[in-house]
Amino acid sequence: MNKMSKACNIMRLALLQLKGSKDKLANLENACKKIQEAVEKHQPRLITLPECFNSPYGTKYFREYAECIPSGTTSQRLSQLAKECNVYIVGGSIPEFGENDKIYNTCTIWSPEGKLIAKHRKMHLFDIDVKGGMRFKESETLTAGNEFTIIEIDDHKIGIGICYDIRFEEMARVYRNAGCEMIIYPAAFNMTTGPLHWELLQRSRANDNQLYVVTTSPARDETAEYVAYGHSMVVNPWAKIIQSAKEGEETVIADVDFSMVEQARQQIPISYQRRLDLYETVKKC
Ligand SMILES: NC(=O)CCC(=O)C(=O)O
Repeated sequence: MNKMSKACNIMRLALLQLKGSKDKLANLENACKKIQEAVEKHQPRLITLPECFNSPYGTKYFREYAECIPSGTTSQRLSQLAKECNVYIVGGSIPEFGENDKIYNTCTIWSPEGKLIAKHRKMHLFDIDVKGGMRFKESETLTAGNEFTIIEIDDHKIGIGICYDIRFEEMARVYRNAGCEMIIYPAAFNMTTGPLHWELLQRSRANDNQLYVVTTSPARDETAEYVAYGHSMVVNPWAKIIQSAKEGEETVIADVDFSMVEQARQQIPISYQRRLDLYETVKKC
């Protein structure tokens, strides 16, 4: 029996911080192995994977590694695993072949019946140029998505974003306004912005919106062209880190208590105290 008790509002999560390589099938099989291990050892209700977990993270790789969703190998395998293991899977992200030859950075979400319940295309492309640090331009090969994505598990609404999406507080506010109690961001921060902003952004989004924030990063590989920061984590609605990984390959288990969302919102009632008469509002989803 997977760990979800409605009475006490607890949901067990397993965050898989995975090693990546240039071998797509090996990446996929490693993810599947780690999913099976997590299920055998910990019986999570929901498993999360990293951004671009089946491909190297680099604009020159996205087209080569892209697949159609849900007919591609990665989708088919995640669907099969979700069903076999009777678990929800937030499948990190993969480069997706979309319409008109466009490529998206897309997260697929699978039910315990193996059904694709939603897909989220990264809405904010990672285009930055930090002098002496990280330069990256996802828009060289990717197209941005235009849709918010909310899933519902055991009566709890969960918003989905991908990595750079976390920097946009308006997006998180839309999810909060739509009733979300958690936002999950598959992500791959780097060694320039990770130490500066990774924890700060997660705690900020959690604090602003009084909800859980969950991130899942690839493991750090110092030999890779793009070195991921690691430190996948779960932050609670009081903005406290309740679990976090180090840099290497690791599975993080967290029991999330959704009753804490209401507690935080009642005790510090910022959502009712906003001066929406004085500043602009965020549109509802
Ligand atoms: N993959 C990404 O979107 C990286 C985002 C990032 O590192 C940041 O600083 O923002």
